[in-house]
Amino acid sequence: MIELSNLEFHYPGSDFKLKIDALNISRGSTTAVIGQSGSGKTTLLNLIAGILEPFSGSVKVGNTDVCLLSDKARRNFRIKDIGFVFQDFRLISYLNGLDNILLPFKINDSIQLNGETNIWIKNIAHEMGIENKLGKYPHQLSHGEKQRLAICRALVARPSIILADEPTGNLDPNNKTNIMNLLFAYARKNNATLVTVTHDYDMLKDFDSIIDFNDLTIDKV
Ligand SMILES: Nc1ncnc2c1ncn2[C@@H]1O[C@H](COP(=O)(O)OP(=O)(O)OP(=O)(O)O)[C@@H](O)[C@H]1O
Repeated sequence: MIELSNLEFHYPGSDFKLKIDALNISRGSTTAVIGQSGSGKTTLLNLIAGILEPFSGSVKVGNTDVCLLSDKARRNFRIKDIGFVFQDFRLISYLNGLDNILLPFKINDSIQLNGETNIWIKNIAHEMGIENKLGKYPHQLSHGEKQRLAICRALVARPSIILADEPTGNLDPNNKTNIMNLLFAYARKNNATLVTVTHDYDMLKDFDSIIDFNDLTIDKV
C-alpha cells in the first residue's frame, strides 16, 4: 500500500503547489496518472520514490514512512523496492545496454547479482525485443529502443513498485501495447504496484484506478 496524507509540496522559487489530503494506492493495483502538462504528475512519482521530500505530511510505502528514512536507507529503498522509468530515460551514455540494465546492482550492494538475475535479464530483454541491442550504447539506439532499455532496467531488481513516467510515449502502437501488457503481467505475477503517468487515454480502461490531476479527483481514488 502507498499512502500519502496531508501532503504539501512546492519547488523553491516556483508558483507550483501540490496539496494532497489523502491518496491510497493498494498493493498489487495498477493506477494511471493523467492530467495536463505541468499539473504535477512527475512530481507525484518523485514524492512516492523519495526523490523529492514533501514540505509537510507523509508518504508511506507499506509500513515505511519514506520521509523519515536516512539518505542511505532511502537510496536502498529506491534500489530494492522501486523500479522507476524516467520520462527522459536517464541512461548512462558511456555504458552499453547490458551495463545500463545492470546499473542498480553496480551502484548499490544491498542487492546481489546472481545466475537467476542473468536469466531474468535475458527474459525481459527478449520480451522488450532488445536482446540483440544489449551491446549497443545509448547513442546507437532509437528513441523507442532507449525507452525499452530503461524499462528493462526498472524491472531488473524485481521491484514491488513500478513508477513509470510516460513509458510508452515514444513507441509505435504495437510496441505500446506489448510494453503495457508486459508491465501489467509483471505487476499481476509479482503482486507489484504499477503507477503509470500517461497521456494515452485509450489505455485507461486497462487500469484498476485513475488519478486525474485535471479535476482534482485524487482524494477519491
Ligand atoms: N525542479 C523544479 N523547480 C521548479 N519548478 C519545477 C521543477 N520541476 C517541475 N517544476 C514545475 O512544477 C510543475 C509540475 O511539474 P511536473 O513535472 O510534475 O508536471 P507534469 O504533470 O509531470 O508535466 P508533463 O506532463 O509536462 O510531464 C510545473 O509547473 C513545472 O514547471
